[in-house]
Amino acid sequence: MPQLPRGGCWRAVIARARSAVLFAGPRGASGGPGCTRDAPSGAGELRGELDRFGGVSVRLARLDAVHRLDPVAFQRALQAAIQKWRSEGRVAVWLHIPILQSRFIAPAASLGFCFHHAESDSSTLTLWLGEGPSRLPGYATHQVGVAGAVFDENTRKILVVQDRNKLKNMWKFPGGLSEPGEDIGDTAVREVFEETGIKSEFRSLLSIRQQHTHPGAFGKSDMYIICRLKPHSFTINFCQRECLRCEWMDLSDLVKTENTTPITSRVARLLLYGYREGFDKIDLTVEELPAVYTGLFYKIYHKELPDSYKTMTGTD
Ligand SMILES: NC(=O)C1=CN([C@@H]2O[C@H](COP(=O)(O)OP(=O)(O)OC[C@H]3O[C@@H](n4cnc5c(N)ncnc54)[C@H](O)[C@@H]3O)[C@@H](O)[C@H]2O)C=CC1
Ligand SMILES: [Mg+2]
Repeated sequence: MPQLPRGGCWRAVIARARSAVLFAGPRGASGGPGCTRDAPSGAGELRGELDRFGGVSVRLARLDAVHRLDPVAFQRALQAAIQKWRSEGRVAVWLHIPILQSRFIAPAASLGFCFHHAESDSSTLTLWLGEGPSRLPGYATHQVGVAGAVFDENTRKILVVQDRNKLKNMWKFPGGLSEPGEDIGDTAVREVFEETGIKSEFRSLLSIRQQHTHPGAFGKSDMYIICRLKPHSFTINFCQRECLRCEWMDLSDLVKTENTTPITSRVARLLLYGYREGFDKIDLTVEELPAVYTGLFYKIYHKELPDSYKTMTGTD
């Protein structure tokens, strides 16, 4: 199918929706400032929640008797609703479709909706109704992988593995993909334990690599973060499924070996520099701060900031 320009699919929709028969229910119920939610209803009167940007969210899971609704009736109702939302000046429609109601995806797509994202049990489609090209933000752009450089300062040994499923068996730091909602340091400690059996503690963040169109990231970009970890145990019990070899290697041997990846070699040199000159030269340390408005907390990583700077008033 030829690629439509970003605004192309919705311009075609306007034309179709203008000639549509109206199936929508009473008007005005979804108006009003801020976020309002209409009562769930049948597809004969498709309604949604208003968001603060002037878009409408329709959750099919909340429609009455959605399992009995047929795709043709849904398409008519959606077409009528689009016309109504357009006349009310809504800028976008977000359509949330549970996986078991996926028969509604094709009718929505024929009205100009495109996939925004999918989770394991639902998909979200969008239609831009505003002026000009869509201003809706895209979905996730990166996957996050985290490795642990577990360095024992007493012996100058570093924990390294060779992947089982790689074409070339190069030494690298154990690591893997972050889980949703998982802190970077927790991923490093978890992955190191799962792959090598070594218990460790997060000390700092050492490097961030960004690579676009990464082959293992489903067409998205890859963010690969390496953390410095301190070991709490030393007996290796490595995961046979993922690793071919695992050992404590002298840091200077890792710096010298050619049998490693460029990023591992670079971070080994960074660690050697930190070991010789002081880890404060290479460490980004972590602190938890409160988020504004939401009542949540986040982690911030940066070079050590002296306490006198953390508490200074601006007149100091
Ligand atoms: N330059 C380096 O030293 C390396 C960096 N990385 C980075 O590490 C992160 C990913 O780490 P990993 O150890 O690969 O992840 P991981 O440790 O979370 O999981 C890898 C496991 O997922 C499974 N898997 C992955 N794709 C699969 C598929 N298509 N079918 C079936 N099973 C599959 C395999 O069992 C594999 O052992 C990424 O950010 C990547 O860029 C990975 C390898 C080397
Ligand atoms: Mg791994």
